[in-house]
Formats: sequence, structure tokens, C-alpha cells
Amino acid sequence: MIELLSPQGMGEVDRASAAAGVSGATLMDNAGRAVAASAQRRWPDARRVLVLAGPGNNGGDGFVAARILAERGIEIVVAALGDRSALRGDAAAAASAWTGETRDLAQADYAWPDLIVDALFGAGLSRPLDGAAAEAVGRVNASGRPVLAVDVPSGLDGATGEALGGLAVQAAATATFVRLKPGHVLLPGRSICGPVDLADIGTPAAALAAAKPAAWLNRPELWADAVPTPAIDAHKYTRGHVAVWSGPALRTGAARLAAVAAFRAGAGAVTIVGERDALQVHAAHVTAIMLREPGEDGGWADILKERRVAAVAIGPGAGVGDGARLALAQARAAGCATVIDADVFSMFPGDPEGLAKLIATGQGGAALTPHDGEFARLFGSAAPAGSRLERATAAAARLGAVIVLKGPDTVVAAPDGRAAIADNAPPDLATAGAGDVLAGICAGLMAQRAPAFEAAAAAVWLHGEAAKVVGRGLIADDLPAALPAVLQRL
Ligand SMILES: NC(=O)C1=CN([C@@H]2O[C@H](COP(=O)(O)OP(=O)(O)OC[C@H]3O[C@@H](n4cnc5c(N)ncnc54)[C@H](O)[C@@H]3O)[C@@H](O)[C@H]2O)[C@@H](O)CC1
Ligand SMILES: Nc1ncnc2c1ncn2[C@@H]1O[C@H](COP(=O)(O)OP(=O)(O)O)[C@@H](O)[C@H]1O
Ligand SMILES: [K+]
Repeated sequence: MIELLSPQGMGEVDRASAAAGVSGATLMDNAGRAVAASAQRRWPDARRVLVLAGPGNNGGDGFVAARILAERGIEIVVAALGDRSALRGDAAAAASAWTGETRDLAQADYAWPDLIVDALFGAGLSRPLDGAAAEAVGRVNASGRPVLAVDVPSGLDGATGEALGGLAVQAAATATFVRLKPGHVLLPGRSICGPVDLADIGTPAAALAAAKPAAWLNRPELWADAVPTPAIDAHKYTRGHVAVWSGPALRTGAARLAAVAAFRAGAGAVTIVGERDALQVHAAHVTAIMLREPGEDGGWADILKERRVAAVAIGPGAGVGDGARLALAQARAAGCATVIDADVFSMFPGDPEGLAKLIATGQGGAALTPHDGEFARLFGSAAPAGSRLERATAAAARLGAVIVLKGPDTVVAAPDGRAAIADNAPPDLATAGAGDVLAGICAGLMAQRAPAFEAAAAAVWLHGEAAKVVGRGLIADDLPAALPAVLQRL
């Protein structure tokens, strides 16, 4: 299931479930059983389990899991935060059904268990942990015992992936329900959660139907329909012609990486456009890729029109001169789909509106691919705040273009509010030139008429998978050649 629900959306679904005839008690019972199942599947040899139970429904799930595990012969101690008489509703009922040992959280013995189940706080946590809860989390993390977190590790903000106040349980695994939340996927949340088990707890379809996803996990099912395979009667220009703007002679590598990647992503033709001395360097490296001077054939604008260029990539190694800026303006004017990266962000420091205006002069789709540093440079002091998901979404709305906020958890966001978060990129991608390859893949897909959001999301996923194919020792040059294996799997 690739839809991500915000914790708030999840709460609405839980309430709608009750209205649709599935009670909170039933959901909680199923949630607690799912936690017990995760615990036994992941730690089949655990004989002693310490369950930390908080004051809300997350604690309720913990009491259910305690009961189920005890019924299966596992020794359980529950350490509860606050007075049991303070529990309300379903959580109070789950606590009364637990008849085993219960002590105050402050009395928990962290040296005793083989496994700790963290049911202190889930999606309802609204402020940083303090007092006894904060102290317990510190002791859990120092204990060296594996932790199975219920819903989210306590302290983690399920909406943002941040530890509230910098303090959260470090889980070995997390059992969550119904849908993943953005905080399970965004960093540091993904690392804080460990592997996540997602359980269906009997939520009625009607309750889910009304919930608007906060985002999607970036998976082929999100974009596969929009990414074309070549038609039987394709020729090179119908498959899509990509033009890549090259910088000066001693900075040609980035443009070439983008160009080769665009070709491997399925563009029918690729042309690198640049000054003669730069093209001479390119000529020593490329074969199927065409080379043109902006002065030839009547200039860049004419190349775009007469050579039926469908998509342009500008930025990798482009330089910040007038040439690149003019090239961008003419690409927009020619109606080309446009991938904007790297040096272009330096041309508009603190001036996203200037770039937005330029983008708006053309009808072609546009995708911007900044990393955090470039994002900060482009937006300056007026940078959107919040999680990476919130920042990318706000930026896309302001730019009127798709934003690819790159990183280990790359977020692709569209101006209409759709967003995809990637979790498949290996850290081997943290290597110079990997971003240039991404820009090229994106341009290659946009040239094939994939809409900007789908093209960008597909590019990010393919990029991550290609990196996995290469594995350790990867350099950016290896990525394009790894694409065919990934594309054939689709
Ligand atoms: N029907 C439902 O609503 C279901 C809820 N489920 C569980 O319920 C959880 C959400 O339950 P809740 O909304 O009760 O939230 P939590 O159990 O996360 O706890 C929130 C409670 O703690 C208090 N609180 C918030 N921040 C605090 C802080 N920093 N220090 C001390 N107290 C604080 C809140 O006022 C509230 O009483 C989910 O994570 C999930 O585990 C599951 O049982 C499935 C069904
Ligand atoms: N730790 C990481 N794990 C996974 N992917 C990463 C990591 N760090 C960077 N990446 C990815 O690698 C690429 C780096 O791009 P970029 O920062 O533009 O580098 P360059 O400008 O050198 O090409 C991006 O696609 C980014 O998402
Ligand atoms: K928890």
C-alpha cells in the first residue's frame, strides 16, 4: 500500500471506522494482536518482554499485546506511565483486561527483558517528551535491548519524521497500522523506526475512502501508467529528442552524464549544445549523442524548433553566464519540457519568483531538482519551513513547477499538492555527478511525454534502483548503463 496518511488523517479514519460500524475497541484489539505477531515473528526466541504503556490509545495497544503474548507463554511485565485510573475509553478497557504484573514506569527494569515493546506514545504525541516519559526513553535507548515500537517510536513525529525535542525511542522495528505515515519514510524517522511492519486492523473501506493521502511512497504503481514504452511504429523523434545545455570546455562532465542518462531512459535522440571547444571535449567521449553549437543551424532556439526537441535539461555544469539563462528562456518559449538543475539555482539566488516567472512563460512541463543546499540558495531567507515534505510541497506551489528535493529521502512534489517520498536510494548515490544523472533521466522521460510529476518520481525511483544494481564502488558514470536492467524489470 503506497498511500501515506498523516497522523491527523489516521485519527479521522479511526473515527470514521466507528461511524462505519467497526468500534475503536475492535481496532485496538487487532492492533495489539498485530504488535504481538510482529514481536513473535521478529524475535521468536524472546521469553521476557517489557511493555511500556502510555496514557493514551498507544498504551491501550500495548496492554492488548501484553495480554496476547502472555497467553502464548511469554513472561510479561507492563510498566505504565501515569495512573491506570486515568486511562479513558478503549485504552481503559484494554488495561482492565490485563491481569498480569504492572508497575510504575519509573520502576521498570531494563536489564531484564529480551525485548521491549514501546507503547508509550503513538500518533497522539503533540509536544516533546518530558518528565518520566523522557527519562524512560533515555533508559530504553541506553539499555541495549531491542525495541519494537507500536505505531511510531515514542517521541517521533509521524507527520515530519523528526524526533520532537530531539528525543525519541530508537526502535529495532516498528509495527504500524492501516497506512504508513510520512514520518516512517522521511529521515531521520526511517532510521528511528527500523523496518516497519504494516498491519490491516479491519478498518472499513468506507472509512479509508474519505481519507486524503498526505503523500505516496515512490513506487512504480504511482507512475508506471504515465511512463511510456516505445510504440511499435516509433521513430527517434516520436520517442522524444532531448537537448542538454553544456557549460565550458573544462566543465563538460555534468552535461554529458545528463545526456547519456536521458538516452538510456528512453529518449530517441539526444543532442548536447555548447560552444565549440566544449563540444570538442564531448566529441572525444560520445558516439550516438549529437553535438551542436548554439550558433549552428541558426542558433539554439532554431535547434529546439527545427530538431523537434521535446525536453531540455539545463543546469548540470551549465555555468551561470548569460548563455545558460538565455537558453532556459528560449527552451520555455519553444514549449519544451524543462529540467532545471544545479547552476540555474545560482542564477536566481533568493529569487524563486524570478525563476517562477521565467518558467511560466512556457507551456512545457517543468521539474526542478535541487538538493538542500540549492533549495536554500534559491529561496534565500524566504525559504518554506517544515519537514522536507512540507517544504517541497510549498516550493512546488510557489514555483508552479514540480520540485524534486534530493536527498536520501527524495521528495517529489507537484503544484497541485501531490507528493511522493522515495525510500529506495542507497547511500552509494552520495557521489559527485549522481544528481546530473537524475536530471538526465528526468529529461529523458519528459521527452517521452511523461507528465513532469510522474517523470520526476519515476526518475528518482529508477536512479535509486540503478544504484542498487551497481552496488558498492558506484560512481555516477556507472548509473546510465545500469538503467536497462532496471527498465526491463518494470
Ligand atoms: N481507534 C483508534 O483511535 C485507534 C488508535 N490506535 C492507537 O492509538 C494511538 C493514538 O492514540 P492517542 O490519540 O490516544 O495518542 P497517544 O496514545 O499517542 O497518546 C496521547 C496521549 O498523551 C497525551 N500527551 C500528548 N503528548 C504528551 C506529552 N508530551 N507528555 C505527556 N502526555 C502527552 C495526550 O493528551 C493523549 O492523552 C495510535 O498511535 C495507535 O497506537 C490503535 O489502537 C488503533 C485504533
Ligand atoms: N545518503 C544518500 N542516500 C541515498 N541517496 C542519496 C544520498 N545522498 C545523496 N543522494 C542522492 O544522490 C544524488 C546526489 O545529487 P547531487 O547532490 O545533485 O550531487 P551532484 O551535484 O554531485 O550530482 C541525489 O539524487 C540524491 O537524492
Ligand atoms: K510508540
